[in-house]
Amino acid sequence: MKIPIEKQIKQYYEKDFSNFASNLLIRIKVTHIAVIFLLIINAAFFTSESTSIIVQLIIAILIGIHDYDDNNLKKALTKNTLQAIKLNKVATKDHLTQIPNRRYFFNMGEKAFQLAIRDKTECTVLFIDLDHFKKVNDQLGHDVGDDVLKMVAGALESAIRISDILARLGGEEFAILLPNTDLSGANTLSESIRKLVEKTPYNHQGNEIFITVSIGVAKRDKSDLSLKDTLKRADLALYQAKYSGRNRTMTEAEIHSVNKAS
Ligand SMILES: Nc1nc2c(ncn2[C@@H]2O[C@H](COP(=O)(O)OP(=O)(O)OP(=O)(O)O)[C@@H](O)[C@H]2O)c(=O)[nH]1
Repeated sequence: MKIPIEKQIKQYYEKDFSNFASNLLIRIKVTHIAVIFLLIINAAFFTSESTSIIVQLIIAILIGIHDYDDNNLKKALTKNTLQAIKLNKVATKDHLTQIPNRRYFFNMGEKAFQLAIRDKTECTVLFIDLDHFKKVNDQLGHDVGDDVLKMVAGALESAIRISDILARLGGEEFAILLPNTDLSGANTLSESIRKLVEKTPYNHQGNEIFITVSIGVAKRDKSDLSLKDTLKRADLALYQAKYSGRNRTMTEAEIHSVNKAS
């Protein structure tokens, strides 16, 4: 019987918990005490943002020195813990495009989303769908379709910031969560992605195949309780983008103005 991957990871952690805990204890050395000390000082005395950044930089350097002294972080981790990390990576990566998958999006994305609610910061979602992708499959074959998906995933990856959360949700659908980004910023990124895909042809046996994407954009609303709520509105905006002719970005604000006008 095949054990689901998440169960395997859980089992690894349960089986190896004592090992994992002792590794953690080994790593509590003088530098960590210094880090904790600095953290307390940081929290107790410094309120200005610049001071906080400086203290955090010092902490990062100390942690870096500590890990360097350890020679290799991997040495501090057991074989099983490393295997668990590897399994976790497999479980959160899309096998075809090698970008994060749906599970990762809803896991990490939800965390970022809840953080945005707590900090009352803006956060937006892009829902991206390839246009007429069925034709690519039907006319050129599934393997070419797969290559096109990889190419688009690469383009999306190249366009975003490290703090953005990109994933292939399934089929020819992708999503990106943009923390600390308002609707206008998300619209700008969306358009640059759309144009990048549009002007990057896929080379098939010497012939250039041009692909386009439609993108729906929505921002976190005060009433949204989870990422799924915002994503749902991005999906509605995407539907409008398709309906209005494809190869375009549609923000939820534009849908409202379209609805009002009609
Ligand atoms: N090659 C390949 N095709 C896939 C994969 N996943 C889904 N598809 C195909 O994606 C196509 C999606 O077709 P539709 O949902 O009709 O969408 P579309 O043709 O892009 O049309 P619009 O979205 O309306 O522009 C189907 O032909 C699926 O078989 C995959 O992993 N690889």
